[in-house]
Amino acid sequence: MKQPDLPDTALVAQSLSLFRQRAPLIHCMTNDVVQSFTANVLLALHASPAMVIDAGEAAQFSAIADALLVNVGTLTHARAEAMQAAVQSACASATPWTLDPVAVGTLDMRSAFCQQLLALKPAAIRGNASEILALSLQQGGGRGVDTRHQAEEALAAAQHLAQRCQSIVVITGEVDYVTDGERTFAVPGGSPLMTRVVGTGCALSAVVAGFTALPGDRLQHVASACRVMACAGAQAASEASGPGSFLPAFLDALWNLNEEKLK
Ligand SMILES: Nc1ncnc2c1ncn2[C@@H]1O[C@H](COP(=O)(O)OP(=O)(O)O)[C@@H](O)[C@H]1O
Ligand SMILES: Cc1ncsc1CCOP(=O)(O)O
Ligand SMILES: [Mg+2]
Repeated sequence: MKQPDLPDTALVAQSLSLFRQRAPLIHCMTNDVVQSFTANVLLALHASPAMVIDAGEAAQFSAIADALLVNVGTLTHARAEAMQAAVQSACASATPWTLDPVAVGTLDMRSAFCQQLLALKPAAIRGNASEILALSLQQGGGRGVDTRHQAEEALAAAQHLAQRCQSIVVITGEVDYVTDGERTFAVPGGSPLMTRVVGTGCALSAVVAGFTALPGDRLQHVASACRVMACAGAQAASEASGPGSFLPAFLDALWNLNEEKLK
């Protein structure tokens, strides 16, 4: 297997600049825990988040939005129905959609639902290592919403999943891996403090959704999304004294990120 590439800094800066210029409208169907943090992360990057969740409205909105995020973190039967309607409408309107399979493998309803959604070909899938393993192998799972595995352990499963769904698959961890099943990027950086506040993974999935809406090389754009979050995470951790001060520092770091800082 070919060694993963590191994303080129100039190309990451180009993706970020295009993202800020385009300011994508991102339809977020996400969990109850991370709504506000997700919206703030997207706003700090100049995007426009909108959390539309009623089945009828969600189907209408995903056709208008630039990208759709489906995150099953606090799934209910009613939400699954609304998400299904939104994804169907997104597919009919060529709106790219991204799946965050929170805690898949651990719980039966969301595991079955995510398998069902995969047939509707997400543009991207972003999860931690246990989630990507469980989604790909249809068994196993993490410790609730947390991973039990290292990202490297899920790489072959991610490549397989990417080929099966013709999607881009992101495994996050100490190093993030981004693959379309053929090419793979490795994105180092970030900070362990990112796992000590809730929602960095979920917010990254929303950012990934936004980057899938950009024209050009989608794999490169998604790797750029990971690099942007990792850089901001490292910068914020260097200034913070713990999870509390990390959060505002992270939003500021996203806001102030530029090519110089990406190096
Ligand atoms: N040990 C680590 N060192 C650096 N960054 C990390 C580490 N673990 C996770 N991250 C970063 O934290 C963010 C959330 O990833 P992760 O914790 O894997 O997702 P989730 O919250 O869905 O479990 C990602 O940007 C990832 O790169
Ligand atoms: C704690 C929790 N419980 C259900 S969803 C959720 C948030 C998970 O956020 P992340 O996957 O970004 O850590
Ligand atoms: Mg998660």
